[in-house]
Amino acid sequence: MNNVLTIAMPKGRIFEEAADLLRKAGYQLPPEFDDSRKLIIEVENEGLRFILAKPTDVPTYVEHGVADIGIAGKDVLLEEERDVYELLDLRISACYLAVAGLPGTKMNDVAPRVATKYPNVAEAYFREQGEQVEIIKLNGSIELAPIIGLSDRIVDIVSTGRTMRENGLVEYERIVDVTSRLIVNPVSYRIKDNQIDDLVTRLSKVVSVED
Ligand SMILES: Nc1ncnc2c1ncn2[C@@H]1O[C@H](COP(=O)(O)OP(=O)(O)OP(=O)(O)O)[C@@H](O)[C@H]1O
Ligand SMILES: O=P(O)(O)OC[C@H]1O[C@H](OP(=O)(O)OP(=O)(O)O)[C@H](O)[C@@H]1O
Repeated sequence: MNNVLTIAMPKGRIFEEAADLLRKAGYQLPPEFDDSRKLIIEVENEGLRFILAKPTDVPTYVEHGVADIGIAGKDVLLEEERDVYELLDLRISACYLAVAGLPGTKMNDVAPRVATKYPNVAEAYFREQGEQVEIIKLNGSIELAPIIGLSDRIVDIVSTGRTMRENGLVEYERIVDVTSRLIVNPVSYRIKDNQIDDLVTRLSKVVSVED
């Protein structure tokens, strides 16, 4: 017997590309899927239920098992370190995490400050480099921090590089490449393995065709 699969979808910039991938994989998603304020959307003919979550919360829903699977950026997975399996690189929403700052500036010798939305990733990166830093957690507009004198460096997402350029910042180090991943709850993967394997197979065909 087939159970309904619950998928945690990230609202925001990943959503459109992820919905596009699912449609290319043959899933019939209704028009309301793309243009609705509903947070739970049942697609009964496909045996799917979607929950629409904030991107950083997707691994939380999956870890707790209220969603069987989810779509999350590698940046979020590195930051959150949730107990989920990563099944597939969907190769969408490509970007990378980098250290940036004002050009020609050195890190302060005493407790250099690093502003970021990714405190765990930044902490681990500078620890590996043997540098002790003070992390300042921000929730957005990270590029403001060095300009306004809040920090020496930032750790943030770069995609086109436009935000850094328009704010007069330069990249100092590239930390890690980021794409969106399909994640699964370990218990769901045991119980609903056939359904999940089917979804993974269908999505992997689309992902590899797009190479
Ligand atoms: N500029 C970008 N270009 C491409 N992908 C990006 C970019 N910024 C973020 N991403 C990827 O998309 C994911 C979701 O980003 P999005 O901006 O939609 O959510 P968010 O950062 O939680 O934003 P908000 O806090 O405004 O809701 C990130 O986790 C990352 O993997
Ligand atoms: O290299 P780019 O193409 O310019 O993209 C990078 C920008 O995109 C993200 O910000 P977002 O738009 O999510 O805004 P916020 O984090 O400031 O809310 C990221 O934090 C960078 O600021």
